[in-house]
Amino acid sequence: MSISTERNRVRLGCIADDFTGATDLANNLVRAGMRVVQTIGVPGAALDAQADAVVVALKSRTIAPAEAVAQSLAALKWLQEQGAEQIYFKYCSTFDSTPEGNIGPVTDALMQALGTDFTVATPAFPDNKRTVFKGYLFAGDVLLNESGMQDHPLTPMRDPNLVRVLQAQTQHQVGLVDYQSIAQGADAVRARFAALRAEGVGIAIVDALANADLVTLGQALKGMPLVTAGSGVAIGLPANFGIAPDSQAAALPAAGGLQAVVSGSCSVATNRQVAEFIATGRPALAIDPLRIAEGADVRGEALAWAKEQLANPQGGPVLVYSTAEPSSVRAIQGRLGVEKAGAMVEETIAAIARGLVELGVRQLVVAGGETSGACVQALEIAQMRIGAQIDPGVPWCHALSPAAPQGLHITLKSGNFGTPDFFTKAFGTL
Ligand SMILES: Nc1ncnc2c1ncn2[C@@H]1O[C@H](COP(=O)(O)OP(=O)(O)O)[C@@H](O)[C@H]1O
Ligand SMILES: O=C(O)[C@@H](O)C(=O)COP(=O)(O)O
Repeated sequence: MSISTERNRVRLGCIADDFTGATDLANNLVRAGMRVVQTIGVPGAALDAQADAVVVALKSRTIAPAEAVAQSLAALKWLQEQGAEQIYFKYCSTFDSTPEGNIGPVTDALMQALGTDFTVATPAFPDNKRTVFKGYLFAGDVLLNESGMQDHPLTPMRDPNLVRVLQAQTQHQVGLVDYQSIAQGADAVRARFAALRAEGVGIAIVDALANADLVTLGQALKGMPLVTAGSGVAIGLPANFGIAPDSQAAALPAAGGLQAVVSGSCSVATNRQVAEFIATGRPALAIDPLRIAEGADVRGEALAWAKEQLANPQGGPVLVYSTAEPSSVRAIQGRLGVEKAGAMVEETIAAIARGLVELGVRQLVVAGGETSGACVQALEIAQMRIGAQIDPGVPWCHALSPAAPQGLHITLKSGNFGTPDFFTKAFGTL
């Protein structure tokens, strides 16, 4: 039975292609006043909570395009059954995808299922220094392909021109709404949409340099059946549904228990965060992917080490990481293959995360999108409540798990988000 009544109507139905990205989007919606539920995968039953928006978190960024399409369409169907009025496909603010997709194929499939011939695409997220100018994506002060993303273990991004990147992945013609239209306000943006549509463009990359641009874009997106974007565009949408910021939207239960960090992200920001954590003298243990491949009991060793560290009153937080510099990642991938290395490390870190929670960890930081997907699945978490933001794009969340029946606090940190002291600062904000 659907509960999409007048009293509890899901306004925005969101499909996120990874789990850190899902909490990032939920965080921006909560900050703009929406009550948000994040589900892990497509739920088997109707929503049983009051929510203005639901974010269905998929782990579909790097799987085969046909499988990503199938999962996204299943998410769409469930969201429509909950009454969602507008659909938001969330991908990474660095537009992470392989040459085959999945941003293009999933967008095409959602457009077809929704019967729409036009949508937008913009990863702009100025709060995290992702800006789009003339269709080129900048991360901080440099173009995407100079930002470290050219060395990503799974989705190396070597072309900063989003029109070109997306055109290679989609059946639709890709166009551009550039900064000049945005600067002229929502009516000009709508006029540009109409002009592009008349030219046969199906997907428009949209420039945005600042939050004000996303607010303008948000107004122009009112009533559009499908929006595809990073999390930034979310700041401009709640107002279209008459929703305003609300300080209570991010309340979570009180935190307790032991503290730990697990990191499988090899992104530039995470490398810095691991180095900074180690420099504080706190306990940190590196995981060696080659030992996993040799069949060593890496999980068992890590948990025995963590148990000893956590027994020490000054022991926590502890850090277990596979985070490494690009040259070392390339060497591991050369020996094991890209997919096998990724999957093996994810599986081991996820088993360690589960073990840490079984040891009493109730405040857990996970770094890395794919890594977070694996950890949340290993913890058998079905749904998450979104709390206060630690850094832009990274909120604390609260979730139930069979390993923590009363619940645990967990944060899923995107690879390139967070200040260098994130792994210690996060615990101070609970
Ligand atoms: N030392 C390593 N060598 C090779 N691959 C690794 C190593 N450490 C982690 N990985 C893999 O790299 C990928 C990192 O992706 P992800 O977790 O999404 O991080 P990010 O959020 O930084 O993109 C995962 O598949 C992970 O298992
Ligand atoms: O939009 C973003 O940058 C993040 O929400 C995100 O999706 C990050 O993915 P990972 O870098 O794989 O954690």
